[in-house]
Amino acid sequence: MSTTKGLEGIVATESSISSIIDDQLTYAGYKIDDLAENSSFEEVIFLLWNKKLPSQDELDRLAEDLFSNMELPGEIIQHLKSYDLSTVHPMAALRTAISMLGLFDPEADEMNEEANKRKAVSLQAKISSVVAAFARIRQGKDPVAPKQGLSYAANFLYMLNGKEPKDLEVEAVNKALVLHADHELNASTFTARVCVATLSDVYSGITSAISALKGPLHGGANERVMKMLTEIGEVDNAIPYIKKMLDNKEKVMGMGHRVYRTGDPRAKHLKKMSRELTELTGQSKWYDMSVKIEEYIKENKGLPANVDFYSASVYHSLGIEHDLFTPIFAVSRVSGWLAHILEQYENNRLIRPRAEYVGPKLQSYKPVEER
Ligand SMILES: CC(=O)SCCNC(=O)CCNC(=O)[C@H](O)C(C)(C)COP(=O)(O)OP(=O)(O)OC[C@H]1O[C@@H](n2cnc3c(N)ncnc32)[C@H](O)[C@@H]1OP(=O)(O)O
Ligand SMILES: O=C([O-])CC(=O)C(=O)O
Repeated sequence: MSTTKGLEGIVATESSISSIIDDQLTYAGYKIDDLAENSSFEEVIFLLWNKKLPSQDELDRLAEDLFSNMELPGEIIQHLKSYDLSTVHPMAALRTAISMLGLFDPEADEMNEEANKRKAVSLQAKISSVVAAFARIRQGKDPVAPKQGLSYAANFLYMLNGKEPKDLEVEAVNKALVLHADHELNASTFTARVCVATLSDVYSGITSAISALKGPLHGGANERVMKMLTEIGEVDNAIPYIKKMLDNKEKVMGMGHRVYRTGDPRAKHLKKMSRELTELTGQSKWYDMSVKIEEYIKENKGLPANVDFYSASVYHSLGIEHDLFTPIFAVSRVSGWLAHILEQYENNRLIRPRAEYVGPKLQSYKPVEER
């Protein structure tokens, strides 16, 4: 047996949801650049779940279904109010709340396709309500109910801030949601597929995926990028700070990728948004600092910026609290996780690789009193 550390380059499943070929990302064959420039997040959800773009009727129906499923069971709100949110990471709260939602769904363990699709709509709808409710309760405010007629992105901001967002804010969040929605067999998606390949339920699959996304080598990187930028503080400090990190063999968050070699095609969209939004809000230093870091890492390590790098300054300039960055990633990526879970069920086989054993061989057992 030979091992491939981190399963690099191993093709573990077939999928028709998204692809990365020659550093080009597509969702069901549609280029990410076209989707980022033109589509709503609702269109992308439909695309990932149905492998085709929706007609206007189909889109309206999905938007209505999402809206009518956004309300959370009162018990989830009570639960969020029951512990000290100042000491709890929102990703931990989200992981628990999503798992808990399964307890209020009488169909949680139903395995037929229709029930699973209903669960998909319900989870996609409720995840943004959970993140917004967490943020508001933490600030000592009441959760805000979604407003009919607003898009998914607009409703998220509305539930978060309690006021209707500006068009530019909605555009930025919509684009971020489109860009983060799916990414082939990344760690959290693989986790979801491994989980449901045991024929466990959709809530378990999504709870596992959130757990994997939380880590700093994956979705958790975006929050760390902003922590790093904040510590750097001023543009002139950027290079000495990063040089020291590299000298200490520390990883620079938001840089590098397992699959992309020339660059992450999502990063340029976020970079553009970061430039525009930081300029508009008088905070250009975050963008300028990020560009310096990106260029330095490219030159010295040959590594590209990934999706997490510029999303940090985008969310920061929208006034979003830094520990909500990864939960927002989850709000988007749940669409991809759900697509992969449904695809896994359609053509399932248990996922069970092997490990090469490198421990001691055939030791003789001694009773405890002889050790
Ligand atoms: C949505 C997402 O999940 S995108 C990724 C988000 N994660 C991050 O931004 C965290 C920072 N980046 C990383 O840790 C990595 O680049 C990963 C996890 C994304 C990919 O990792 P891998 O493909 O396993 O690469 P690996 O960690 O083996 O690194 C290979 C080499 O590049 C270096 N390297 C990789 N990323 C970085 C980085 N961000 N900063 C500095 N050095 C790096 C490693 O130190 C290693 O160097 P060495 O060979 O001299 O030891
Ligand atoms: O694909 C990966 O390994 C990580 C990533 O960029 C993502 O999940 O969006």
